Amino acid sequence: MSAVVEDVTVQRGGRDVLVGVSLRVLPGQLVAVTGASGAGKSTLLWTVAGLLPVASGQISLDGCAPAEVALVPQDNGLVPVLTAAENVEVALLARGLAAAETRDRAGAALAAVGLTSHADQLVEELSGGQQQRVAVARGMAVAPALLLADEVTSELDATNRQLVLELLSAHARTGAAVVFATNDPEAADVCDAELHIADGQATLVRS
Ligand SMILES: Nc1ncnc2c1ncn2[C@@H]1O[C@H](COP(=O)(O)OP(=O)(O)OP(=O)(O)O)[C@@H](O)[C@H]1O
Repeated sequence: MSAVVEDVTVQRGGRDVLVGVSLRVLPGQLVAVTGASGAGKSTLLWTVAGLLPVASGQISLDGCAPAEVALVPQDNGLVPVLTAAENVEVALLARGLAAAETRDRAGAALAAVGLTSHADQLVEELSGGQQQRVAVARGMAVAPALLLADEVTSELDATNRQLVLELLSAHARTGAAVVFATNDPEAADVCDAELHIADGQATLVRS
């Protein structure tokens, strides 16, 4: 699927945060969204996910059902009193998978982020970086056609950052559209294209 953002303006707290932003993410493409803190990266991802309204402009997800979109939020969005595996399984159960399959897929997703030995640990007992990797595992496990990953490498060491970037790239290569908000120029460099947001305006600096 492709995600098309056309001339979108988004208001928060009574002011324009994004003004006339356009972006096209094709199947198989990994696009970075960069910009300083407060520039509007999360706002763009939440808007594409349908969680914030547009004041003007439009977003089309090319026939993609809401269940095919996954947002990995900046604050990870995990349930702290569930285990890592349970957090992933809940997302799969919510998408209608059978219980046995959810266990297998959750196990595979946690293995992909190097957390097999922490699968049965409560999320509240995991480090910030481990929690971030559980959130990535949960987002990837549902095999979304559109993956919106918000600052999902910000708390990772170099090795795990590389691992997660490779997972995002690999997911795009399956034909998914992947949008990755990041403050990290090196992480943005590995993406296929980069949309930079400043003063509410977005510019495609690399495509
Ligand atoms: N719930 C809210 N109500 C009102 N304004 C908000 C709200 N959330 C964010 N904003 C404002 O929207 C603007 C963009 O915020 P956003 O979180 O999208 O930025 P960001 O680029 O993701 O920042 P960061 O890199 O710090 O996560 C900021 O000026 C922020 O103050």
